[in-house]
Order: sequence, then structure tokens, then C-alpha cells
Amino acid sequence: MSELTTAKIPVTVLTGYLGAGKTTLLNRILSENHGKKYAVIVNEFGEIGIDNDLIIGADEEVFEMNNGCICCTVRGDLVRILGGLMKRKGKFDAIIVETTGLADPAPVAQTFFVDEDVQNAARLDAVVTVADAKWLSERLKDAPEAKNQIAFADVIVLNKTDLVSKAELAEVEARIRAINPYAKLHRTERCQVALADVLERGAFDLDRILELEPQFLEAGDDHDHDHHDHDHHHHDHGHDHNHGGLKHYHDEDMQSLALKSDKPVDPKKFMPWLQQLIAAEGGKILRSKGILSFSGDDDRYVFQGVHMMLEGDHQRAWKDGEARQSRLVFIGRDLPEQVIRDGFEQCIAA
Ligand SMILES: Nc1nc2c(ncn2[C@@H]2O[C@H](COP(=O)(O)OP(=O)(O)OP(=O)(O)O)[C@@H](O)[C@H]2O)c(=O)[nH]1
Repeated sequence: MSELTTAKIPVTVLTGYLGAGKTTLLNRILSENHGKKYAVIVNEFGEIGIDNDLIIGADEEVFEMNNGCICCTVRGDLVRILGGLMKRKGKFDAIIVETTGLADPAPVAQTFFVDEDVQNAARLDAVVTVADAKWLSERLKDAPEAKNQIAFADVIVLNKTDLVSKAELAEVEARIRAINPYAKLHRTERCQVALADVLERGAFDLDRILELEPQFLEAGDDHDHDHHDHDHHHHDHGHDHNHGGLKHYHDEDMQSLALKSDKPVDPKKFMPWLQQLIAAEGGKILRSKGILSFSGDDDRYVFQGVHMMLEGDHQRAWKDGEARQSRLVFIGRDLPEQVIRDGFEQCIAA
């Protein structure tokens, strides 16, 4: 039997807070000339899948898990997708799981130790956390997920170094080191890091994780977590809940608002509206992204925002037979939902 069919498949869990650069890193990995076959599992916050369309790597198989957080409601899906992939062992060299920016990596990592079928066929190679040099310090104050993502990392990609001064970079690095002195840290712009620094690291250190989370190996029988029954509409504090003994924190204030239009959008109205919205509400809107079909334009337009910072560009031509639908997602706290809906409505071409 070949190496591939006997060895356990390495799995890299890619995490990091909203907008830190996970998809940017994934695209770097996939577009490098690595000669390997990766299966990619993407989990998104919000019911419209956009990330899937932003991943480039034509040869890869991408599995989407939307409408739920990988560490809670869709963890059962993760086990099922992994199970399906394991049956096709030998077809893949490695698996990469990109979690939502709001996921706690602990229960995701735990899947590789407490689920027997997964454990027999796959091994967690490393938790790779992308950290946003510009925003991480702020998020460490108000988002417990951001802290857990750093604490659990075996490799940290400290990204967006172009957006901060040397002193700010040293400051954020010190904050990271106070939480996790062990992870290998790479400072990057646009996640430019050598493939070998993030994949096939053999870096996941169970002993260290057991020190952080003594109950890490305690299996639960609650993969689907139906009984958790979150109420995402109530505006209250985040809460803890259990994953087979593992405490797990969630930010229940975080909302996602998805908008769609099958009619073309007027770019002359849309661009000023979006800029004004992000400038006015960027404190509440942590993350925004969208794929737009503009009137009279045969190319898809993609925009991405992290707080007030906005980027946009044409991505590729709409394909023959592809529905020219515009899709937008806004993620944040206290989103001015009606203002956003009404504003977008005004941008639809007459
Ligand atoms: N200035 C700057 N922008 C960056 C850098 N890396 C990524 N970005 C931009 O930051 C935005 C978010 O990047 P993504 O890779 O989509 O982030 P993400 O972590 O996948 O986002 P979510 O999956 O939505 O949480 C995009 O507009 C990127 O182009 C960087 O080093 N510097």
C-alpha cells in the first residue's frame, strides 16, 4: 500500500478573527505551485456563501458549511464532510478547514481527538491563526473568540503589517505573546508566508492544549447540539456552553445581514452609498463583503470591508448561464438593518 493510503491525512485548521486575512492566506496556499491536492472546508457566518466564490484555486474541491458556526451547530456537518473525504483517502494530500472569524477553535480541534472515525483517519497538523495587526488589540478587549484563537494557535500569521507603525506592531506582538508565548509567529503583509511555514508542520501540541483546557479530551455525545437552541435575536451578553466538557464562549450580539438582488445595481449610486455607510457605521459593521452585478458591466465586482477600510475590484467575467445576482453580507453588532436595506434598495438600477 502506498504512503498516502496508510498515513493519516493532515488537517490544518485556519482561524483568525473577522477580516484578518484567512481567505487571503488560503488563496496564497492554493495558488502556489505545490503539486499537492488539498480539500478545503469553508465555514461562514451568515446564510449567504460568499467566501466560496472568493477562493481561487480551480483544482481544489471546496465544501461549504454555511448558516451556523463550525464550533456549534454545524460541527456534525464537519464530521460528516470529513467522513466523506476519508472514504476517498488517497485522493487528497491534506485538508484545510477555514473557520468563521467568530469560531472558537477549541471544539473544532477537539473533533480530531474525540470522534473515533475522524481520529482514525485524520490528524490535526496545526491550528494556524491569522491575526490582524491593525484591529487585534481592540478585539482582544471585546471578543473572547479572538483571544481563544490566539491561545490555541500553533502558528500565528501576524498580518496587515502595512497598516501599523513599528511601535504598534511591537505592541500587538507583545499582547499576542502574553497570551501565547509558544506559537511560531510570522509577520506578514497580504499573508505572504512560505507554504512550509503553515502546512505540514506537525505542530499541534496536545500537552499544551490540555494545560489550557483540561477537559479537552472528554468526549461529548452532542455533535449536533440541537438542544443548544441559540436565540440569535436576543441582544444579551455572550454565554458559555459546553462541548463535551469543554467550555465555549459565544458572542450572541453578533449579527449578520444578507442582501440579494437579481436586478442589476447602479455603480454610480452603489459606490457612494457603500462608502458613506461604512464611514458612518464602520464602528458597528465589523465586516462587509459582496459580489455585485453592475448594470452594463460583464464583470463581477467584489468588495471587501473591515470596519471603515474598504477594497473593491473587478474579479472575473460573469460566466454564460451564471445567474447575475448581487449578494452582500454585513456582520457586526447593532446593525442598522433597515437603513442598510433601504439604502441598498435605492442602488438598484431603474
Ligand atoms: N492592507 C492590507 N489588507 C489586507 C492584508 N491582508 C488581507 N487584506 C484585506 O483584508 C480584507 C479581509 O481579508 P480576508 O482574507 O477576506 O479575511 P478573512 O479573515 O478571510 O475574512 P472573514 O472570512 O470574513 O472573517 C480583504 O479586503 C483583504 O484584501 C494586508 O496584509 N494588508
